[in-house]
Amino acid sequence: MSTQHFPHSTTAMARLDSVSLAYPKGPQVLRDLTWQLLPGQVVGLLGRNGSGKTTLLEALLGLRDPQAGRIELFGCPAAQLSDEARARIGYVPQSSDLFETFTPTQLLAYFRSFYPRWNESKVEGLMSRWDIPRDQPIRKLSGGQQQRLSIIRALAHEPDLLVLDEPVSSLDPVGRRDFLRELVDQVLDRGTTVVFSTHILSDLERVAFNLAFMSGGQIALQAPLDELLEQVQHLTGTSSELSSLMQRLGVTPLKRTPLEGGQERVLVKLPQPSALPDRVQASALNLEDLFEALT
Ligand SMILES: Nc1ncnc2c1ncn2[C@@H]1O[C@H](COP(=O)(O)OP(=O)(O)OP(=O)(O)O)[C@@H](O)[C@H]1O
Repeated sequence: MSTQHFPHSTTAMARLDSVSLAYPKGPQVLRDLTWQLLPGQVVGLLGRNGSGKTTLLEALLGLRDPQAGRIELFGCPAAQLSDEARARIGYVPQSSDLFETFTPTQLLAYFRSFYPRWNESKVEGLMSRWDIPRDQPIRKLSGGQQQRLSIIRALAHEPDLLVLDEPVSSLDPVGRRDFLRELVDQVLDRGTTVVFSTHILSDLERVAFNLAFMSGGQIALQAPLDELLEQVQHLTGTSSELSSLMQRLGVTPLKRTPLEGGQERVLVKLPQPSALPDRVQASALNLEDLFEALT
């Protein structure tokens, strides 16, 4: 991978430029993917099972080498990050069977030794509030308790960039709400940049996150949730009417579906509430519809 810096990368916390990645003897997962996370952004990463969310997050962290393209964190090549830069990252992997014989107390003491910054009172507060047994081997904790511990570990050193791979998949509804509150506090207090993958769409609606939809090995669309709900619409009409409308509005269809009788349905992100001709029908989408249409 080239170590050359991007000329305008200083503003992005993470930046992927034309990244392609295939597993050896496995599928092509990332295809010429370009994406960036700006400081203070909170991005929910959505995509179907196997669409490549974990692969993307691992590549972003420099844990997987792409065959093509460049990845930078804090303006430096992700594969060659300094220890100082690594200490600015918090990561909750999708599953981790490391440290199973440690107790939570031992695990936290171990990690504390690596980080110049460590918020002991936050750790203590969360350990108590989230009821995590401190002195049992981690393998004996429930899936949800292990996930909470992993979240505490990732928040403890007050990272500037927080990468969470399905952090709430094992949490009960109360646990998910607690986690989201903690996340929001972290973002409000420290301006942390956050990206997290999830399949739980209702959680996203609680906070005005940016949503990024992954499909075909790329980020098909990213925008703030309210903008998506307002501006992404299905338009139905004849192909010629729709083509001239899209040309007039300067939009490219995200998806086209031919219908009977020369009609067509297109999925578009309208520039803003746009005046539409009477013969074109517009319908808004809820988050589940958006997920289905965009992934
Ligand atoms: N280590 C690996 N070796 C080979 N193929 C892999 C490996 N890890 C993942 N894959 C494949 O890469 C594709 C993307 O997997 P990935 O785990 O990134 O998807 P995901 O979007 O995170 O899925 P999910 O929502 O189910 O967690 C899948 O087809 C998967 O089978």
